[in-house]
Amino acid sequence: MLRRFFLRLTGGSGEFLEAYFSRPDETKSDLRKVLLSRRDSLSEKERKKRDKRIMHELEELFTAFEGMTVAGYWPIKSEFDPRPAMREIEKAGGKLCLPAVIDRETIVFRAYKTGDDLVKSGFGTLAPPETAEAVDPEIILIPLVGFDGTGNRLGYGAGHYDRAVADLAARGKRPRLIAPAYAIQEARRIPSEPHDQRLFGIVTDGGTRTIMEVVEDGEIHLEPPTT
Ligand SMILES: Nc1nc2c(c(=O)[nH]1)N(C=O)[C@@H](CNc1ccc(C(=O)N[C@@H](CCC(=O)O)C(=O)O)cc1)CN2
Ligand SMILES: Nc1ncnc2c1ncn2[C@@H]1O[C@H](COP(=O)(O)OP(=O)(O)OP(=O)(O)O)[C@@H](O)[C@H]1O
Repeated sequence: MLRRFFLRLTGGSGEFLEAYFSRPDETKSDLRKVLLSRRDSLSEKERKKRDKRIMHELEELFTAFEGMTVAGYWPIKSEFDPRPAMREIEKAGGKLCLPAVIDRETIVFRAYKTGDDLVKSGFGTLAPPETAEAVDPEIILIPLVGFDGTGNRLGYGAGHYDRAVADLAARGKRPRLIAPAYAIQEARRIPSEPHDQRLFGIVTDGGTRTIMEVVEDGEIHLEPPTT
Protein backbone atom coordinates (compact mmCIF):
# COMPACT_ATOMS: atom_id res chain seq x y z
CA MET A 1 0.00 0.00 0.00
CA LEU A 2 1.42 3.34 -1.05
CA ARG A 3 1.85 5.82 1.76
CA ARG A 4 3.18 9.26 1.13
CA PHE A 5 3.43 12.10 3.61
CA PHE A 6 3.74 15.67 2.58
CA LEU A 7 3.44 19.09 4.01
CA ARG A 8 1.20 21.48 2.16
CA LEU A 9 2.10 25.11 2.64
CA THR A 10 -0.56 26.92 0.72
CA GLY A 11 -3.00 29.70 1.30
CA GLY A 12 -2.19 32.55 3.60
CA SER A 13 -3.89 35.76 2.79
CA GLY A 14 -1.06 38.10 3.77
CA GLU A 15 -3.12 39.44 6.65
CA PHE A 16 -0.62 38.37 9.29
CA LEU A 17 0.89 40.48 11.99
CA GLU A 18 4.11 41.60 10.28
CA ALA A 19 5.07 44.05 13.04
CA TYR A 20 6.15 41.29 15.38
CA PHE A 21 8.84 39.93 13.09
CA SER A 22 11.22 42.67 14.15
CA ARG A 23 10.42 42.34 17.84
CA PRO A 24 11.79 39.02 19.08
CA ASP A 25 11.23 40.13 22.69
CA GLU A 26 7.47 40.06 22.16
CA THR A 27 5.89 38.07 24.95
CA LYS A 28 2.97 35.71 24.59
CA SER A 29 0.73 37.94 26.69
CA ASP A 30 1.45 41.01 24.53
CA LEU A 31 0.76 39.01 21.38
CA ARG A 32 -2.42 37.65 22.97
CA LYS A 33 -3.74 41.18 23.58
CA VAL A 34 -3.06 42.37 20.04
CA LEU A 35 -4.37 39.24 18.33
CA LEU A 36 -7.50 39.11 20.52
CA SER A 37 -8.32 42.71 19.72
CA ARG A 38 -7.83 41.99 16.00
CA ARG A 39 -10.30 39.11 16.24
CA ASP A 40 -12.74 41.13 18.34
CA SER A 41 -12.66 43.96 15.82
CA LEU A 42 -14.29 41.89 13.05
CA SER A 43 -17.87 42.99 12.53
CA GLU A 44 -20.62 40.38 12.81
CA LYS A 45 -21.12 40.57 9.04
CA GLU A 46 -17.42 40.18 8.31
CA ARG A 47 -17.16 37.25 10.75
CA LYS A 48 -20.09 35.43 9.09
CA LYS A 49 -18.46 35.90 5.67
CA ARG A 50 -15.17 34.52 6.95
CA ASP A 51 -16.91 31.67 8.81
CA LYS A 52 -18.42 30.54 5.51
CA ARG A 53 -14.99 30.48 3.88
CA ILE A 54 -13.50 28.49 6.74
CA MET A 55 -16.44 26.08 6.62
CA HIS A 56 -15.84 25.65 2.90
CA GLU A 57 -12.17 24.79 3.53
CA LEU A 58 -13.10 22.40 6.36
CA GLU A 59 -15.57 20.55 4.14
CA GLU A 60 -12.66 18.92 2.31
CA LEU A 61 -11.74 17.11 5.51
CA PHE A 62 -15.14 15.81 6.63
CA THR A 63 -15.05 12.45 4.86
CA ALA A 64 -11.66 11.75 6.43
CA PHE A 65 -13.32 12.04 9.85
CA GLU A 66 -15.61 9.04 9.31
CA GLY A 67 -15.45 6.71 12.31
CA MET A 68 -13.16 9.09 14.19
CA THR A 69 -13.76 10.77 17.53
CA VAL A 70 -13.61 14.50 16.84
CA ALA A 71 -13.52 17.20 19.51
CA GLY A 72 -15.35 20.37 18.59
CA TYR A 73 -15.82 23.34 20.89
CA TRP A 74 -18.72 25.55 21.93
CA PRO A 75 -17.63 29.02 20.78
CA ILE A 76 -17.06 31.92 23.16
CA LYS A 77 -16.11 35.53 22.51
CA SER A 78 -15.16 36.17 18.88
CA GLU A 79 -14.06 32.61 18.04
CA PHE A 80 -14.93 30.95 14.74
CA ASP A 81 -18.23 29.10 15.22
CA PRO A 82 -17.51 25.42 14.48
CA ARG A 83 -21.04 24.16 15.19
CA PRO A 84 -22.21 23.91 11.55
CA ALA A 85 -19.01 21.96 10.82
CA MET A 86 -19.64 19.71 13.83
CA ARG A 87 -23.09 18.84 12.48
CA GLU A 88 -21.57 17.91 9.10
CA ILE A 89 -18.85 15.82 10.75
CA GLU A 90 -21.57 13.93 12.61
CA LYS A 91 -23.42 13.34 9.31
CA ALA A 92 -20.20 12.10 7.74
CA GLY A 93 -19.92 9.44 10.48
CA GLY A 94 -17.64 11.19 12.97
CA LYS A 95 -18.27 10.86 16.72
CA LEU A 96 -18.29 14.23 18.46
CA CYS A 97 -17.08 15.34 21.86
CA LEU A 98 -16.60 18.68 23.62
CA PRO A 99 -14.09 19.90 26.21
CA ALA A 100 -15.32 20.31 29.78
CA VAL A 101 -13.41 22.47 32.27
CA ILE A 102 -12.61 20.57 35.47
CA ASP A 103 -10.46 23.27 37.09
CA ARG A 104 -8.08 26.12 36.20
CA GLU A 105 -5.59 23.60 34.78
CA THR A 106 -7.65 20.69 33.52
CA ILE A 107 -10.09 19.91 30.74
CA VAL A 108 -11.49 16.53 29.75
CA PHE A 109 -13.44 15.53 26.65
CA ARG A 110 -17.01 14.26 26.88
CA ALA A 111 -19.15 12.64 24.20
CA TYR A 112 -21.69 14.93 22.58
CA LYS A 113 -24.40 14.56 19.96
CA THR A 114 -26.15 17.50 18.28
CA GLY A 115 -29.06 18.55 20.46
CA ASP A 116 -27.68 17.10 23.72
CA ASP A 117 -28.06 19.28 26.82
CA LEU A 118 -25.02 21.26 27.90
CA VAL A 119 -24.11 22.77 31.26
CA LYS A 120 -22.04 25.82 32.28
CA SER A 121 -18.41 24.81 32.42
CA GLY A 122 -16.22 27.76 33.42
CA PHE A 123 -14.65 30.63 31.47
CA GLY A 124 -17.98 31.20 29.76
CA THR A 125 -17.96 27.79 28.07
CA LEU A 126 -20.70 25.17 27.88
CA ALA A 127 -19.96 21.45 28.05
CA PRO A 128 -21.67 18.06 28.34
CA PRO A 129 -22.53 17.17 31.96
CA GLU A 130 -20.49 14.81 34.15
CA THR A 131 -22.83 11.98 33.23
CA ALA A 132 -21.63 12.10 29.59
CA GLU A 133 -19.05 9.48 28.62
CA ALA A 134 -15.37 10.59 28.83
CA VAL A 135 -13.63 9.97 25.50
CA ASP A 136 -10.20 10.45 23.93
CA PRO A 137 -10.44 12.47 20.70
CA GLU A 138 -8.38 11.45 17.67
CA ILE A 139 -8.96 14.82 16.02
CA ILE A 140 -9.23 18.06 17.99
CA LEU A 141 -10.76 21.13 16.40
CA ILE A 142 -8.87 23.54 18.57
CA PRO A 143 -9.76 27.18 19.18
CA LEU A 144 -6.94 29.69 19.25
CA VAL A 145 -6.04 33.30 19.75
CA GLY A 146 -3.09 33.22 17.37
CA PHE A 147 -0.94 30.97 15.20
CA ASP A 148 2.12 31.15 13.01
CA GLY A 149 2.99 29.45 9.73
CA THR A 150 4.97 26.68 11.44
CA GLY A 151 2.01 25.51 13.50
CA ASN A 152 2.72 27.23 16.80
CA ARG A 153 -0.48 28.05 18.65
CA LEU A 154 -1.39 30.72 21.16
CA GLY A 155 -4.42 30.08 23.38
CA TYR A 156 -5.99 32.06 26.21
CA GLY A 157 -3.03 31.23 28.43
CA ALA A 158 -4.48 28.66 30.82
CA GLY A 159 -2.57 25.78 29.23
CA HIS A 160 -5.80 23.74 29.20
CA TYR A 161 -5.39 22.20 25.74
CA ASP A 162 -1.61 21.82 26.09
CA ARG A 163 -2.08 19.79 29.26
CA ALA A 164 -4.95 17.74 27.83
CA VAL A 165 -2.89 16.80 24.76
CA ALA A 166 0.15 16.00 26.94
CA ASP A 167 -2.10 13.75 29.04
CA LEU A 168 -3.36 11.95 25.92
CA ALA A 169 0.24 11.56 24.70
CA ALA A 170 1.26 10.08 28.07
CA ARG A 171 -1.40 7.43 27.48
CA GLY A 172 -0.06 6.67 24.00
CA LYS A 173 -2.59 8.75 22.02
CA ARG A 174 -1.62 11.22 19.34
CA PRO A 175 -4.58 13.45 18.57
CA ARG A 176 -4.35 15.63 15.46
CA LEU A 177 -4.85 19.29 16.27
CA ILE A 178 -6.69 21.17 13.56
CA ALA A 179 -7.35 24.85 14.18
CA PRO A 180 -10.11 26.67 12.33
CA ALA A 181 -9.03 30.31 12.51
CA TYR A 182 -9.29 33.70 10.89
CA ALA A 183 -6.32 34.63 8.69
CA ILE A 184 -5.90 37.83 10.74
CA GLN A 185 -4.97 35.65 13.74
CA GLU A 186 -1.64 34.81 12.14
CA ALA A 187 1.51 36.31 13.61
CA ARG A 188 4.85 36.11 11.89
CA ARG A 189 6.16 34.20 14.89
CA ILE A 190 4.54 32.83 18.05
CA PRO A 191 7.14 32.03 20.74
CA SER A 192 7.22 28.29 21.35
CA GLU A 193 7.82 26.69 24.74
CA PRO A 194 8.51 22.98 25.37
CA HIS A 195 4.96 22.32 26.65
CA ASP A 196 3.33 23.85 23.55
CA GLN A 197 1.61 21.34 21.29
CA ARG A 198 2.15 21.97 17.59
CA LEU A 199 -0.79 22.21 15.21
CA PHE A 200 -1.34 19.60 12.53
CA GLY A 201 -3.45 21.90 10.39
CA ILE A 202 -4.68 25.47 10.31
CA VAL A 203 -7.81 26.07 8.28
CA THR A 204 -8.42 29.74 7.60
CA ASP A 205 -10.57 31.98 5.45
CA GLY A 206 -7.35 32.63 3.52
CA GLY A 207 -6.69 28.95 2.82
CA THR A 208 -5.54 25.81 4.58
CA ARG A 209 -2.09 26.09 6.13
CA THR A 210 0.53 23.61 7.13
CA ILE A 211 -1.72 20.63 7.00
CA MET A 212 -0.07 17.26 6.92
CA GLU A 213 -1.87 14.83 4.70
CA VAL A 214 -1.43 11.20 3.96
CA VAL A 215 -2.08 10.17 0.41
CA GLU A 216 -2.94 6.54 0.13
CA ASP A 217 -3.91 4.94 -3.18
CA GLY A 218 -4.52 8.37 -4.63
CA GLU A 219 -6.95 9.39 -1.88
CA ILE A 220 -6.39 11.93 0.86
CA HIS A 221 -6.82 10.55 4.37
CA LEU A 222 -5.83 11.86 7.73
CA GLU A 223 -3.27 9.56 9.24
CA PRO A 224 -4.95 7.22 11.73
CA PRO A 225 -3.62 7.77 15.23
CA THR A 226 -0.95 5.33 16.33
CA THR A 227 -1.83 3.98 19.73
N1 LIG B 1 -14.83 27.83 23.04
C1 LIG B 1 -13.80 27.44 23.78
N2 LIG B 1 -13.94 26.43 24.62
C2 LIG B 1 -12.89 26.04 25.38
C3 LIG B 1 -11.64 26.68 25.31
C4 LIG B 1 -11.50 27.75 24.38
O1 LIG B 1 -10.43 28.35 24.19
N3 LIG B 1 -12.60 28.10 23.64
N4 LIG B 1 -10.61 26.28 26.15
C5 LIG B 1 -9.26 26.60 25.96
O2 LIG B 1 -8.40 26.26 26.72
C6 LIG B 1 -10.97 25.49 27.33
C7 LIG B 1 -11.53 26.41 28.39
N5 LIG B 1 -10.49 27.27 28.87
C8 LIG B 1 -10.48 28.64 28.81
C9 LIG B 1 -9.50 29.30 29.53
C10 LIG B 1 -9.48 30.67 29.57
C11 LIG B 1 -10.42 31.39 28.85
C12 LIG B 1 -10.44 32.88 28.90
O3 LIG B 1 -11.25 33.50 28.25
N6 LIG B 1 -9.58 33.50 29.71
C13 LIG B 1 -9.56 34.91 30.03
C14 LIG B 1 -8.35 35.25 30.83
C15 LIG B 1 -8.06 34.32 31.96
C16 LIG B 1 -8.96 34.42 33.16
O4 LIG B 1 -10.08 34.94 33.11
O5 LIG B 1 -8.49 33.92 34.22
C17 LIG B 1 -9.56 35.83 28.88
O6 LIG B 1 -8.78 35.60 27.90
O7 LIG B 1 -10.29 36.81 28.93
C18 LIG B 1 -11.38 30.73 28.10
C19 LIG B 1 -11.41 29.35 28.08
C20 LIG B 1 -11.98 24.45 26.93
N7 LIG B 1 -13.09 25.02 26.25
N1 LIG C 1 1.79 19.88 29.87
C1 LIG C 1 1.88 20.85 30.79
N2 LIG C 1 2.26 20.57 32.05
C2 LIG C 1 2.37 21.54 32.98
N3 LIG C 1 2.12 22.85 32.74
C3 LIG C 1 1.74 23.19 31.51
C4 LIG C 1 1.59 22.21 30.47
N4 LIG C 1 1.18 22.85 29.35
C5 LIG C 1 1.07 24.16 29.68
N5 LIG C 1 1.42 24.38 30.97
C6 LIG C 1 1.42 25.70 31.68
O1 LIG C 1 0.22 26.40 31.37
C7 LIG C 1 0.48 27.81 31.33
C8 LIG C 1 -0.14 28.40 30.08
O2 LIG C 1 0.54 27.95 28.92
P1 LIG C 1 0.40 28.75 27.54
O3 LIG C 1 0.62 30.21 27.76
O4 LIG C 1 1.22 28.05 26.51
O5 LIG C 1 -1.18 28.52 27.26
P2 LIG C 1 -2.01 28.55 25.93
O6 LIG C 1 -1.48 27.55 24.96
O7 LIG C 1 -2.09 29.96 25.47
O8 LIG C 1 -3.44 28.10 26.49
P3 LIG C 1 -4.44 26.88 26.15
O9 LIG C 1 -3.64 25.62 25.95
O10 LIG C 1 -5.32 26.82 27.38
O11 LIG C 1 -5.22 27.27 24.98
C9 LIG C 1 1.98 27.98 31.39
O12 LIG C 1 2.30 28.43 32.69
C10 LIG C 1 2.51 26.60 31.15
O13 LIG C 1 3.73 26.39 31.84
